[in-house]
Amino acid sequence: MKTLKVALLGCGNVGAQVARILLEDASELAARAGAKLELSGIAVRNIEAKRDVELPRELFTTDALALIADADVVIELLGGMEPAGELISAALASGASVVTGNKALLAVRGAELGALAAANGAQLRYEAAVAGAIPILRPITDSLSGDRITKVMGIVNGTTNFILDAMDTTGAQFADVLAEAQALGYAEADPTADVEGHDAAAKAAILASLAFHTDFDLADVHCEGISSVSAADVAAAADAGMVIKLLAIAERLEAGIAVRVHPTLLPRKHPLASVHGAYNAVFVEAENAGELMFYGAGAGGAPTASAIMGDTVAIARRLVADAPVIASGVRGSQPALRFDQIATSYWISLRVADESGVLSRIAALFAEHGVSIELLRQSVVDSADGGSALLRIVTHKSTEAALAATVAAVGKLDVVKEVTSVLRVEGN
Ligand SMILES: NC(=O)c1ccc[n+]([C@@H]2O[C@H](COP(=O)([O-])OP(=O)(O)OC[C@H]3O[C@@H](n4cnc5c(N)ncnc54)[C@H](O)[C@@H]3O)[C@@H](O)[C@H]2O)c1
Ligand SMILES: N[C@@H](CCO)C(=O)O
Ligand code: NA
Repeated sequence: MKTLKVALLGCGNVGAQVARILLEDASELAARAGAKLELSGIAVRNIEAKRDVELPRELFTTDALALIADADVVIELLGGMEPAGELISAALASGASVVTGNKALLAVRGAELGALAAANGAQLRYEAAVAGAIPILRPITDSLSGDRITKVMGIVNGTTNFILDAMDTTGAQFADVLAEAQALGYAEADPTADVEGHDAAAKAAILASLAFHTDFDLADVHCEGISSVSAADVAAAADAGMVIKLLAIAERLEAGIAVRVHPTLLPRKHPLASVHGAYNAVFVEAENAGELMFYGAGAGGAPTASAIMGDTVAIARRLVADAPVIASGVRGSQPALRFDQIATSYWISLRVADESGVLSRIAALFAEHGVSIELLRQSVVDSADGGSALLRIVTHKSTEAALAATVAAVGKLDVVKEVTSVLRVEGN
């Protein structure tokens, strides 16, 4: 199997997680990529600095250019315009492919770097740059390449969504919530790029370029932040059944493409209105597909590293002739569980005789089968029926086998008139 040398530039929040995944999951990544992904080195400013992840010291270097010169794939996670731009250019010029999450750089120099990649037969991928872990750029460029996108509308900045959501739920003022977000580590010490919409505008330029097959840069994006949104605005929106979200919007109008970022009123029933906290989501409208929504973590070390790794595997698969056609495994390599081995939580409804000792007999049967009860509620007493009580039991996770045996045993009790329903519960 071919080995590809992967050079990592930067070992901060995201870089440290990328290094960890490359080392921990090496054999699985090789199987998916069709090539070994060898972490050839990590360029840092200070080799002795303390990091989130313990990594072999010999991987570290302060000579990024030497590392790049020897690499097949370069992962840039320094952030900022320089030296990131210069190092990415050097990598692409040498024919190495590049993965980056650097939206600030791409929103200004994306077209130029894309052209440099094309001229050198290199790939430039940047799924992490927009909405972190959420796969959105590849769905737009690959999955929807046979359709015509008409509008992209996203919550692409977690900090501002956290602030607006907290204002909506608590009624607090912007400045108070910002201070809280900073204390919790959601907002940066200098929150300007997030709060004034600049981060979202960079992502809007990238989304618009890919969705509409045209190069847009930051200067094409109208940008307003959320610092002037007041508690009164949020309350008035709530009164009208609306919520205020900072949206990045790119849409095809008759005369051209409009790209903008601003606080926007959304009806509460819109799917984007249900995106809470620091989560991100992107809503896409396409002529044939209709409406689609992509939702998940827009930031964080490991989530963002997931997107970086996906791009790295995608690059490797195009670099090796014998890459697997689909990135899935071999049948039998993971056991397929029988249904009775699955553990889940259940909601069981019973109609029982309304007399003393019934609850304890039923509870004893659950205990005997090792099924733990989370909630038991006697909801309705039906006197027309000789005294029936309706019981609702919600269980902790247990196996289908244990549940089936419990329900069978409970159903046989003389005091149980009927097992009305057994439903499985997810997401509680
Ligand atoms: N953190 C996230 O959730 C997130 C999400 C999406 C995209 N991104 C992007 O990923 C990139 C990295 O983000 P991060 O959160 O890991 O940032 P970070 O600040 O935690 O890490 C960057 C690291 O690069 C180092 N560095 C800077 N200049 C350097 C140089 N010249 N030589 C060597 N090392 C240098 C810094 O010391 C730091 O350790 C940025 O472009 C960011 O926009 C981050
Ligand atoms: N500052 C960004 C990080 C991810 O780009 C946010 O709040 O979403
Ligand atoms: Na993404």
